[in-house]
Amino acid sequence: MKSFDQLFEELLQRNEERPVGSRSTELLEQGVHAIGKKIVEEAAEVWMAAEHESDEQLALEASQLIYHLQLILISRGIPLSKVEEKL
Ligand SMILES: N=c1c2ncn([C@@H]3O[C@H](COP(=O)(O)OP(=O)(O)OP(=O)(O)O)[C@@H](O)[C@H]3O)c2ncn1[C@@H]1O[C@H](COP(=O)(O)O)[C@@H](O)[C@H]1O
Repeated sequence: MKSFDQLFEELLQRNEERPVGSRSTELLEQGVHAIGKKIVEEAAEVWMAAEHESDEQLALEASQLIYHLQLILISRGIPLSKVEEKL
């Protein structure tokens, strides 16, 4: 289990270190276009889970959307504080 902020920190580290075998390394190397496509896919899965699936499945899909959202921010070099300014 980890918090939103802890995941962001971990992904920043993946971006710096680019370890082999990391899903985040793979996506960061593919770039914004590939990550953006995953966001659209995960957003649709969140919607479908909210309409038709269990609370557990919805939570899982939401975590995957959050993961990809964080990754696209990192790929563009946008700090979390910049998003928090808009909340
Ligand atoms: N939170 C996540 C996370 N959520 C989702 N995913 C990835 O997103 C995929 C979910 O998308 P899909 O269901 O579409 O799976 P898929 O069909 O295999 O995806 P595609 O290959 O088709 O794109 C999962 O299989 C993971 O690969 C994640 N990958 C990593 N993390 C966390 O990110 C951190 C760094 O992970 P690594 O970069 O892998 O070391 C760790 O804390 C991980 O727990």
